[in-house]
Amino acid sequence: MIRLTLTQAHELAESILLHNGFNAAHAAAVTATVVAGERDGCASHGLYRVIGCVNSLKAGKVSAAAEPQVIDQAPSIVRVDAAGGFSQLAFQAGLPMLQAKARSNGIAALAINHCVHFSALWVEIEQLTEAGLVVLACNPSHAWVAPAGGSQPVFGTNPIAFGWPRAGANPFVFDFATSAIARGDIELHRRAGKAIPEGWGVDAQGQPSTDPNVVLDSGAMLTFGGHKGSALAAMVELIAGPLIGDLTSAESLAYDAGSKSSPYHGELILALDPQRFLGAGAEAHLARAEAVFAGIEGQGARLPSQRRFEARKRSLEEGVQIPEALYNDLKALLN
Ligand SMILES: NC(=O)C1=CN([C@@H]2O[C@H](COP(=O)(O)OP(=O)(O)OC[C@H]3O[C@@H](n4cnc5c(N)ncnc54)[C@H](OP(=O)(O)O)[C@@H]3O)[C@@H](O)[C@H]2O)C=CC1
Ligand SMILES: O=C(O)C1=NCCCC1
Repeated sequence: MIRLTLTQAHELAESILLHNGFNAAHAAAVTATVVAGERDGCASHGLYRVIGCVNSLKAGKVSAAAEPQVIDQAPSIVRVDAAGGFSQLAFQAGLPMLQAKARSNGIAALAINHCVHFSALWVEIEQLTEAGLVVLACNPSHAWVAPAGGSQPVFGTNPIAFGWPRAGANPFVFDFATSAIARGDIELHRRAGKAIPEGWGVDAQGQPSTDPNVVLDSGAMLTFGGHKGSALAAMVELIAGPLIGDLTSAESLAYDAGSKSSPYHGELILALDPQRFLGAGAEAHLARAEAVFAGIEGQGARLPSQRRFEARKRSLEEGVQIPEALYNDLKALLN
């Protein structure tokens, strides 16, 4: 393993993105999310993703200098046209108007369109919980996941993330794929030459497989929680696809045309302002919500994101460690 300080990790990612042609704004925005992923112990959406960014650019599937256009679509809806660039800059562009609309209306949506998307959603969620807002976000990806009861890919790995601000504590945040596991995790198993657990995927005949090559290249991934994950994955296809005028995971995969680039689609982010819902009662009701967290932690169970926040604390002190093979692959992108 190679140890990097967070500054070194930042410099490595940003220099690769700039060297390969991304403009400064995109390089900075993408670097912030992949370094945050590595820092928080989310290797599947950490520095490893820089390789995919460069591959997507070389394949002509992402714009290196797209300028997101913010559109005031409706009293409670902001739309950002990412113009074929990565989603990070589009999110940044739409964030101020989303917050302002959530504050004045109590609820608001940000629809990001035409973005190339590969990031973990909690990075965005935390920017809204820091502003005291409750938030829900989701997006499709490429069609790699079979519906419950089937064996042919229809859904993307379609993450759903939720955030709840907490006074004096880390926010309550969960962020997971509606597949049994993120595809990035299976890709990391493949890179490490490791089998995957049963339940993550099937072969082309729909039979269980623990071979990452089979599941990634010819089989299908599975949803989490059987028909429940399957229904949630379908919901994500609908509300972050046709509802916002953007591609489904099947359409994104067709657009990819075998280039193995990051998916190209939209993202939906909903922000709710407790102050507007509750007025003078906000503080008391938010205090009552704390009993839910106490009920979980009081019996020794952990909150989602707790592992991540602990990893963050450690990384801020000790830096991060990445496999030597990944480090070498990243350095090779500077040649
Ligand atoms: N951009 C995209 O299109 C896609 C992005 N992704 C990203 O991949 C990432 C990983 O997703 P996935 O593979 O499903 O991750 P996991 O299956 O690891 O689940 C992640 C969530 O569950 C929490 N969690 C895990 N174990 C426990 C536990 N024992 N008790 C309580 N909470 C727990 C995690 O918290 P903690 O982090 O603290 O462990 C985290 O909030 C996400 O950030 C997602 O956004 C996934 C699919 C597509
Ligand atoms: O890990 C995943 O699953 C994905 N991550 C980024 C974009 C495609 C899906």
